[in-house]
Amino acid sequence: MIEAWSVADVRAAEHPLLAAGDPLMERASFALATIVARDVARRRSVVGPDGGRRDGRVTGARAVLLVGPGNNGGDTLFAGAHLVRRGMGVLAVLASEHVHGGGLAALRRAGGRVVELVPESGGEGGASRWGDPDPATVEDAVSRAVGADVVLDGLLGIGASGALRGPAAVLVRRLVEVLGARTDRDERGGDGSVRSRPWVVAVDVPSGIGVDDGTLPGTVLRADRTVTFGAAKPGLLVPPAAGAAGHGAVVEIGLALGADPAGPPGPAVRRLEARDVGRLWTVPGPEDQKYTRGVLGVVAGTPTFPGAAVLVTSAAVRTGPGMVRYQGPDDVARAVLAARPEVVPASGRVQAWALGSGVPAAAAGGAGHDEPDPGGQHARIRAALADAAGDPGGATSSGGPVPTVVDAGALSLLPDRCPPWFVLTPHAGELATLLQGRGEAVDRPGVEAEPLRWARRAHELTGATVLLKGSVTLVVGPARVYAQADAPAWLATAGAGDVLTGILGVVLAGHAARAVAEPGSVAELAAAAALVHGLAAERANPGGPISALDVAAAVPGVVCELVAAR
Ligand SMILES: NC(=O)C1=CN([C@@H]2O[C@H](COP(=O)(O)OP(=O)(O)OC[C@H]3O[C@@H](n4cnc5c(N)ncnc54)[C@H](OP(=O)(O)O)[C@@H]3O)[C@@H](O)[C@H]2O)[C@@H](O)CC1
Ligand SMILES: [K+]
Repeated sequence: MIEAWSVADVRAAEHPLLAAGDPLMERASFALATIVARDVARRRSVVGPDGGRRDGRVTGARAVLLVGPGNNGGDTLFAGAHLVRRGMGVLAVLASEHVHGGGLAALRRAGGRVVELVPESGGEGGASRWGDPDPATVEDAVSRAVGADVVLDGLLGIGASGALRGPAAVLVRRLVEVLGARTDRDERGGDGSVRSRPWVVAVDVPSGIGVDDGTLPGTVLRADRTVTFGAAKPGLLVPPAAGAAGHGAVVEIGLALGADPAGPPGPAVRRLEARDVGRLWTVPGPEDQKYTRGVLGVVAGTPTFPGAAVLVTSAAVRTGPGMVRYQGPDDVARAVLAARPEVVPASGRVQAWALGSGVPAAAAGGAGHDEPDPGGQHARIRAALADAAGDPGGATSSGGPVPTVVDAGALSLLPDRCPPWFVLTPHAGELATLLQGRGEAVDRPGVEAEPLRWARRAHELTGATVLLKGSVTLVVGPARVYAQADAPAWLATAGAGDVLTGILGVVLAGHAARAVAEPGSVAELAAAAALVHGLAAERANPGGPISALDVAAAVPGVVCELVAAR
């Protein structure tokens, strides 16, 4: 599992170490330089006499450091000094009036060069306040950076507030403009090494991201790699900022995060990895039979949208429940049975529900409003929701309370307050509609700009666990946030969400009692389902187009691997 800690928690953990004179910056900058050198060597890899590729030489490679006012710039300058000692040509571009004095002195001692960023018209006789003969305009700095092998973004770290300001902001905007027009494919050297585009390494975080909330308040230089110190930060996992972080590397510097019982209750954001999920899977034993293994009840699809019912039930059957029951109009049930004869088209006890996929939303006005009910599905969903919440007046006798996936049209049928074992699975547009219905002034772009904030808000307002679908899927439940980035971009295809509904429904059915008794566990189960969904998409056709049904078909193989590895 990757654990991301808030800025306040990281600062609190570093405090006693700094007070005891622990050389945190030395550790951080040495590790940063080691990773940068390794990346540069790989990037300059060449074809050897045997035809295989081998790491290239670090000596002679060029690094440009973008240096801001704080300790983030200090880390970068000290790392620059290490890189000089490894034989690299290092140029620091100072983008602030003040920079870390010790770091600057170390870089100079090692033989690194330093220029100070000045306005285009600046220079003022060619002398800068750092006593270096070379002031550099933004265009100078950009052309040095673009021509380098590696750029270290050390403008701002966890001390950032808001969008980058001043000369650093101008520099980054211009650099992003110029680099945006280039790709690795533009040009390779005769030996096969990449020449045209520098490798960008963000120091601790890409400068100017919302470190705690994952927002992008201004232009940010997109990194190929982020080397982060002590622990990951929420903004490295949460979109949209997570998209600027590239490959991650967490450098251990001795912070005792999570060790203090009086300290913070846990990381701000978590990300499950494949090895975490196998242990969550309910594996049947010899004493199990279909009713003990978990029965999932599905209300999905309408005569107009029967495909969703087929997709939810297909994915559910493939995920390994004891049984899947389907409730819906006869012609939809026939389509479901034609695809999956294992499905039982009758009501009865269930351990979890999957509701609403392929069912249109009820007209505004909510439950009880006199809208036409497509195929009677709204009535079935309302009954199941009441049953799942544990309402004794519920019209079905399926054995609630039980955990429930609330998707698509079912989101419009929710009561004002839900139990945390309801997992709402909106995409950004559906979340905006749900929030608007509860008095929040936010639209889809607003949700996309601050998905963590709005998923949290939806959790607060409804009480339910919220799984916000996207290229990074966020899950917010009681005291837990997960950010899963397992799915290939190819998964953005019609029906993919229905498949997730089926997988998640079965995961919940396998842990029904725990989900109700320990609401904090629901978010983890939902994150696990998102991970399996993403891995199944990757397995369905690595690197190429995938259909939703192909994803469902790939689930058994993924589950098998996860369980075998536990
Ligand atoms: N945690 C750890 O254990 C370790 C942490 N380490 C390192 O320390 C880093 C944190 O250092 P830091 O506290 O000095 O903050 P950092 O981000 O460098 O800059 C703050 C400065 O930027 C300014 N500023 C703020 N916003 C701005 C904006 N939008 N645009 C422009 N300027 C802005 C702000 O000005 P102010 O807001 O105060 O006016 C202030 O001057 C951390 O990320 C990691 O790299 C490691 O050394 C090892 C151990
Ligand atoms: K940075």
